[in-house]
Amino acid sequence: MNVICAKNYEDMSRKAANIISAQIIMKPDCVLGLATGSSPLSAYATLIDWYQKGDLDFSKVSSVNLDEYRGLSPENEQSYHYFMQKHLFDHINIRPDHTYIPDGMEPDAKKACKKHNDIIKKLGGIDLQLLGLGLNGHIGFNEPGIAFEKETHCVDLTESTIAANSRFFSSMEEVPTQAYTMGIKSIMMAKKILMIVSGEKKADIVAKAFLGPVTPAVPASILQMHPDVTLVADEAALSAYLKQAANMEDNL
Ligand SMILES: N[C@@H]1[C@@H](O)[C@H](O)[C@@H](COP(=O)(O)O)O[C@@H]1O
Repeated sequence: MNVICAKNYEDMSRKAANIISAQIIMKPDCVLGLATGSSPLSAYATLIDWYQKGDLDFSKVSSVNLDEYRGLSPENEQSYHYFMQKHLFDHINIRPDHTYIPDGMEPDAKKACKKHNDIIKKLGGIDLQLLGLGLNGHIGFNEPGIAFEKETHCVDLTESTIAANSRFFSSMEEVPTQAYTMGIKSIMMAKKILMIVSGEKKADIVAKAFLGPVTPAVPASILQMHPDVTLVADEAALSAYLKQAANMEDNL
């Protein structure tokens, strides 16, 4: 695993945008796995800036998103469809029919998940999957306890995730309790993984995920088994990881 320490959120975002850009330049028809949340916001803004300056071309790129709330329509401002349009797709030349997000409005969970799995397969898999990290170690919406062998599936969100994501809604009650998410198996099948993390409140979970045991209790810990993972995190998010890694070396 490649661990890159960034100075702060902005520096992390620029570094992540550089890695995503390199993927697009090296393979213009690549398949990007995209994420939502606060973590990728500035990386997306940087990609938009480079596109507007003529440095990037998304015309052959396809994208698949990790997850979507069950029951939210693309017009709902809290949906991940809306997020992606607003923060990336509306500002770049990616083809609308080349962007895929699980269909939150499909009431038949099996159908919605199969459709997303089939799309990923039809595209030939994901070249670079971008990931944020949930406070409880979730990736996508794969909450603690999840089976590692799942592809896209429907999940019940934990109270801690509902509470963490309620900051985007007017009240806790408005946060959907379920989501469709790519599973750990789908994520692990991506050729490359780029995780971005910032802020002190994620320091403990970063250390647990990347230095602790690989366990479904910390879904992100499975990334230790992936052959091509890059973690770009700022100093605050890496503080516990670096301390623990140094202690482990001293004890050798
Ligand atoms: N489903 C998303 C995840 O994909 C995201 O990585 C996580 C962290 O979000 P943030 O980047 O806002 O901390 O939150 C949500 O639950």
